[in-house]
Amino acid sequence: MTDKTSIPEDRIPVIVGIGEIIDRPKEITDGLEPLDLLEQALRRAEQDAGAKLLGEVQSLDVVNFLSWRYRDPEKLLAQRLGIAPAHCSYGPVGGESPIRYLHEAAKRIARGECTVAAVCGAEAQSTATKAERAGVKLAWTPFAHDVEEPKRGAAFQKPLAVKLGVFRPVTVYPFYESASSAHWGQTPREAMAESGTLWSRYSEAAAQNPNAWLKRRYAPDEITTPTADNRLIAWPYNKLMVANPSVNMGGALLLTSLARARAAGIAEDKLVYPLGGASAEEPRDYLLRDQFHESHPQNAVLKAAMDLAGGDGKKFDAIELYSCFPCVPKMARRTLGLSADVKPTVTGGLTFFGAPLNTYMTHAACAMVRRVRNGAKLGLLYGQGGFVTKHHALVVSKTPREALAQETSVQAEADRNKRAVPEFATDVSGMGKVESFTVLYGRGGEVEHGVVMLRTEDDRRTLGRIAASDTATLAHLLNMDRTPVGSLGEITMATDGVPEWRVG
Ligand SMILES: CC(=O)SCCNC(=O)CCNC(=O)[C@H](O)C(C)(C)COP(=O)(O)OP(=O)(O)OC[C@H]1O[C@@H](n2cnc3c(N)ncnc32)[C@H](O)[C@@H]1OP(=O)(O)O
Repeated sequence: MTDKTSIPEDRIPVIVGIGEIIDRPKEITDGLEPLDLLEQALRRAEQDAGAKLLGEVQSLDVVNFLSWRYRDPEKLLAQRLGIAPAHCSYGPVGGESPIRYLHEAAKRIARGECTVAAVCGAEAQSTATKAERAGVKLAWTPFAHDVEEPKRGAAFQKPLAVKLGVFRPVTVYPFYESASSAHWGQTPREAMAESGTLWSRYSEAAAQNPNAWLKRRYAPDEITTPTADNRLIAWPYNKLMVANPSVNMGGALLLTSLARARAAGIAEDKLVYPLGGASAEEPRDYLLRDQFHESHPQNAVLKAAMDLAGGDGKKFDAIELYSCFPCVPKMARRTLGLSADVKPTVTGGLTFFGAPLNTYMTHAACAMVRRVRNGAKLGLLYGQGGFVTKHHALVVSKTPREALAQETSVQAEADRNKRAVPEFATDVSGMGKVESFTVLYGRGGEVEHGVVMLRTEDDRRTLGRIAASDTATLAHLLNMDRTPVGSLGEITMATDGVPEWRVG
């Protein structure tokens, strides 16, 4: 480790301020709009830093938000703050993006391009949904109907995936859940138990976080048992196993150089140092993946983060593993070499803390800063976006090291590990072997239909439907003691042009 004095202090980036706001209005019409939440979070971050830095922000990144639409929200925010940052950006959709922005802001400071940077994000989905359901008009900045809706993962999927309903995160992640647990030799019951225990641990952290939406511990059984309030969504997920976007929150972080922080008189024990990180991604069409039991970019990114911890994941004494769905931290903790008793979060997770869409990791970074200020030495922030698509990790520390690396993509490493991708076929017949599967449920808990991802006899990939009336095949898929992954059945083309699959 290099002595920190060997790097000029004006090139050492530090996180100096964090701000969060959670909005639970009594009346829907009192709900704050995202722009208000952004501004308040930033003002709180400045207050937390204890130095007047907002006016000096030269790099402003606003995380994409989906609950309301503005034309150029980053410019509206800058206007409200009375600043004109040289770098003023509103990013594309992606749950990893707050980590990417923090990392890029730190790099900008390390290059000497700016001295003060801000990263912020906000959502007001709870208020927006409640207002829409109640037909109430909100006195917010008028919705920018003339601005195009940002492209989400669903826009990049194959027509057959869309037709079968497996084009949203909540119905695609189950493919990773079932394939990974089968690969690890778990029965579905064991896999479910691991998810319940892990998720319960996320809820424990949320219970301790004053900014969480659901502030109580949920027992593993409570999470994994379907009830009227915890309805089945897409097998194996109940509502309490998936991200909760119905929240109103804002979060912000302020970064500066060590030199500026010292000049501003910010206390040393407030300073948290980004040490480095890594990024990589998959194609957005998830059916172009080689397999579903691991993610090569996730592995590459986490291994690079581990390298910053001397090659040992156990060196991190504070960890945030992205948690839109259980398979993400389940795969991540294995790559990090951590056992099932891992403490996967400092925040509370996207179910219990809440999932303000792309900006959960802004809050995770705030929680991580608190944790490091309170004594943790080495923290890992791992964010993910899309359908296990985009990955970014950032390592933070109580003490600085050598100059921040500028080239941090590990895409080549991720791509090197990728095996052949099977051709995708839509007109298929013969026997099909299950690569993974899910079952989709309606609001009342009734099965809508099942979906299997299959390999054909000539090793092409396809998707097959299981009709709700095919109870034998559904029972085969939902057997808790034996995974259906790897099992064979017959594919026939239904009259609507969709492949159907029947076990046996
Ligand atoms: C890379 C990535 O991050 S991918 C992740 C992207 N995000 C997702 O996929 C989100 C997945 N989750 C969802 O879509 C939703 O949670 C759903 C559809 C499962 C349920 O949402 P809704 O149908 O609106 O919920 P419903 O109408 O039943 O109930 C709303 C209430 O439940 C709460 N709620 C909604 N979802 C959840 C959840 N997953 N866990 C706990 N509580 C929830 C809401 O806060 C709301 O509470 P309130 O009445 O106290 O305000």
